[in-house]
Amino acid sequence: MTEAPIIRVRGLVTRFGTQTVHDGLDLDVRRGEIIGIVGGSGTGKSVLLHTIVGLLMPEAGTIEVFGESVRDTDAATTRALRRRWGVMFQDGALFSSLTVRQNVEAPMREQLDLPADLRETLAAIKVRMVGLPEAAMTQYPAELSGGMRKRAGFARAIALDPEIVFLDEPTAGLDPVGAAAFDALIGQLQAAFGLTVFLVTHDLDSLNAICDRIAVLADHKVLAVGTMEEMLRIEHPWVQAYFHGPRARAADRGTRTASPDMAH
Ligand SMILES: Nc1ncnc2c1ncn2[C@@H]1O[C@H](COP(=O)(O)OP(=O)(O)OP(=O)(O)O)[C@@H](O)[C@H]1O
Repeated sequence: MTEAPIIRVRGLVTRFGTQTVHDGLDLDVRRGEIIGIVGGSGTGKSVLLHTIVGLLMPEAGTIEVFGESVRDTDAATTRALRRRWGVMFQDGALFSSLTVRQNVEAPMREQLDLPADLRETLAAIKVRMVGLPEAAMTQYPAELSGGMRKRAGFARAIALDPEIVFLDEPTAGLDPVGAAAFDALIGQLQAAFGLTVFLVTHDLDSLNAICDRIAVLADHKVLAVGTMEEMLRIEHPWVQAYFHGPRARAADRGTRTASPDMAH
């Protein structure tokens, strides 16, 4: 028996005014996988992420996470669902007036009734887990490098020990060494905690290095979903250009030896 998908999207329609972003989009995400969401600029990857986590309301369609509808639920159910996932937004979205530790504590304050010292200890563990130095704990976002800010955003996304993390272009703007280190971090945390990772990315290295499956957004839908090998066989012009272009060949040379098992 196959396990029910942890995220199930059916017939999603999203519009802004007269602009249609998604039109009948379907997607299943399996528990414990790292799924890379790719597609040309403006195809609606971030909008899809925001819609799944309930920040945008679609015009039509069903979205179930953990078997529960994300739409049409009461506030208590929504709150309970939100406790079970973490989100790292594209720009990090850290609170600039809070230190790194306070940023990581923020979801705990909102969702858990914990004594302050325990919250601080848990936040410190998360900060360590993402590879930030102890000194970063008391620093403000503006005092950090871009790569450190990304790690702080990741620490906040895992603050509540989520089952799913949604990451919106986590390696954008990082140098190749920093991006590879961030990929390794995602892979390690996924392996250690069995996280499901919904990864919006343009980064072919990330796709090669850590993603179990890839979903391609094109023509307002998920055009295809499968392993990298399956992507390479798809005839669609954007898919061909993306997966067979010069950057794809460079990424392939760079990471082939480090590729994980892509069989599932
Ligand atoms: N709040 C909004 N109001 C109006 N239009 C929006 C809003 N959010 C997104 N859009 C539009 O929806 C489309 C999809 O945007 P989205 O950010 O999801 O694209 P994307 O695939 O993530 O692109 P990129 O790879 O460039 O980040 C774009 O045309 C964008 O302008």
